[in-house]
Amino acid sequence: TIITDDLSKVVNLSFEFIVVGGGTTGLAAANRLALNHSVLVVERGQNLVDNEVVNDPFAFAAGTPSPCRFSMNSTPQNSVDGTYRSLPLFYGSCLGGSSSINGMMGARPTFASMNAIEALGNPGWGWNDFLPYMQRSENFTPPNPSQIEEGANYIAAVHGYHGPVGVSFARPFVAPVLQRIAKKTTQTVFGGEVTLTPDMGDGFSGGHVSSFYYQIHFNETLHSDRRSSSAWSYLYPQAQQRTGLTVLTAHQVNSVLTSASASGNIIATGVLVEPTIGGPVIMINASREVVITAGALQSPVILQRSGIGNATFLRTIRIESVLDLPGVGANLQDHIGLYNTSFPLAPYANTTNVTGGANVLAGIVVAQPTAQDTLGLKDATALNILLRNLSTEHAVSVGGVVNSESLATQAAVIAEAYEIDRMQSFQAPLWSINQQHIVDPFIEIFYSPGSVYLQVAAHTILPLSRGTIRINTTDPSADPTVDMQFLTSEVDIHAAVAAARRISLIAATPPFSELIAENALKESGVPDVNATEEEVRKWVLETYESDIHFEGSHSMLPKELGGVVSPQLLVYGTKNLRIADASILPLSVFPHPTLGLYGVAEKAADMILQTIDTC
Ligand SMILES: Cc1cc2nc3c(=O)[nH]c(=O)nc-3n(C[C@H](O)[C@H](O)[C@H](O)COP(=O)(O)OP(=O)(O)OC[C@H]3O[C@@H](n4cnc5c(N)ncnc54)[C@H](O)[C@@H]3O)c2cc1C
Repeated sequence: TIITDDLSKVVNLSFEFIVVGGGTTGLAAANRLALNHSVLVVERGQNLVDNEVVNDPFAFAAGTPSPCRFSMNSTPQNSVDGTYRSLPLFYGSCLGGSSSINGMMGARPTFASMNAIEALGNPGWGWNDFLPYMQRSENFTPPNPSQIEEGANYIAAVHGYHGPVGVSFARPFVAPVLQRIAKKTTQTVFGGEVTLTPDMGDGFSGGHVSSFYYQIHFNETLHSDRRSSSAWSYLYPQAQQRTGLTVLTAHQVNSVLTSASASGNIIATGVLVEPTIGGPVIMINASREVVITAGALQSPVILQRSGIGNATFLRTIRIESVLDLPGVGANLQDHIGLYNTSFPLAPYANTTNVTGGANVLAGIVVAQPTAQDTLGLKDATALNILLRNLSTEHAVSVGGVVNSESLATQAAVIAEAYEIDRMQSFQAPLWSINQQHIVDPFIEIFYSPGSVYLQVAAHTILPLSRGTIRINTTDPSADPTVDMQFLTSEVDIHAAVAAARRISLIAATPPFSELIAENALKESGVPDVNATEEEVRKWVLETYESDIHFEGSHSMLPKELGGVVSPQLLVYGTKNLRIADASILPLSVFPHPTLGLYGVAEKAADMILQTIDTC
């Protein structure tokens, strides 16, 4: 493998594939393609291989500023009483992309949610087909006996053991007393409906609570935990070296070069590359395919600059249309997070078994209650009706979806996922112990220890608000306009309000309430357990944040519903332009995206290689 920021070392080489963006999915896909082919990865950020802040998994929670971390602002978003506020949207920009700065929480999608993706017209993307790709990427370290004793657990059959991405429980196991107490309190608060799961990644986690595992691996040489970013998984290790792979850092792709084929399909012939700090623009050719993996915030920018997108809009900024695809930059979504939820610690609770000591990791215990667990039967039924008769007017008017049918279809499959337990017409895998939980979770609650507080955060999982990403100039150094449209769907507000209510209930319920100071709930600002609907709604709108899980801006959907890529991840109307990052997900089914995204990259590489073999 060649890793260089020197363009002169690259210009005279020839490449079959160009992968745009050396982030989470980009390096994974490139590694697989480069086994037998020549591949160039172009990454806008730097190679931070020796950077301690990037490599140390505990630096993230300590809040140490990372040289790989960047942000841009969303347009002003929905806030309280008709006001608006701008929210920072974070992303990673160095080798490894966002996997080099993220919280490393290792969650997977569920059986119900992947089947919802398939039901949107995407054969081959259901849970049973998708699980092997997540396993292919994974190198799972089972918990050791002492970790098991302290509450870690796993189901051997659902994991992969020979892939490059390290997935493990932290050593030592973080804050075991808090873990126990968090699980117990969650179960009490959800009336026993949220059960202890042996493994959060079994696909059936709706209604469950367990300890989190992380994208961390144990470095034998250093004898310490290290972040298992995509760079440390698919690029740097000796076993991952590929003679066919060249990685150009500190250079950005401005646009994709295209030509028209005799059949009328567009052919991607290469890319225009420029040093990230500015400089001469160079053309680099790809003889087979261009694969875009610049992340859900940036990939649509590259397509729009290449004339691929909504032709009417592109004309307004004087870009000639190459392909009229109105879905480019639309269907953008993110979970919303409630993180303003830190409760001051009771003085006597200040032990490493509760606070985690130096080894603080975010989200040590995770709970994924279903809609029924969270809302109760009556309100869950009302939610179902709301979903099946969803008002789509707003989303269409702001361009979040290309037409009403697109959002209505998405809402219908979400409704099915929430109530799939009533229609068990499938063969459950052997490890599925409790079939009544074959239903998608509605919200996620997770506990993070701190030295002076304990946080009980929550986020929504399948939002219905839909935003847009648009460039507003042809200048490649300019950020796009990102309008997330957060909490513009009533369904999302219901979910967030329900999550906020459960957070305050947890703070008021023993044994968790005994770990925090007497006035902790009041001091935190989280609405009291007896707060009115209006008060909770106001607090949610005042305090919610982006969950930095951007997905969907080039959705894999039928073209008439605003789809941009086919189930083979080919951009509609092109012969050889693919997208393989978080932007292809039509629904935000990955509660924490990374492990699912490695599955997307593995599947993308597999489909590309199969196409070549059959040519
Ligand atoms: C702070 C933070 C915390 C998170 N916590 C978690 C967590 O705990 N668990 C979890 O599972 N997920 C988490 N996520 C989300 C997860 O990391 C992302 O969803 C995922 O990494 C996105 O992968 P991607 O391949 O789509 O994009 P990225 O990994 O962001 O990769 C995109 C790459 O493309 C490059 N690029 C962009 N534009 C260009 C261009 N024009 N030319 C060349 N290169 C370009 C970027 O520099 C970047 O390296 C978190 C994210 C953030 C930001």
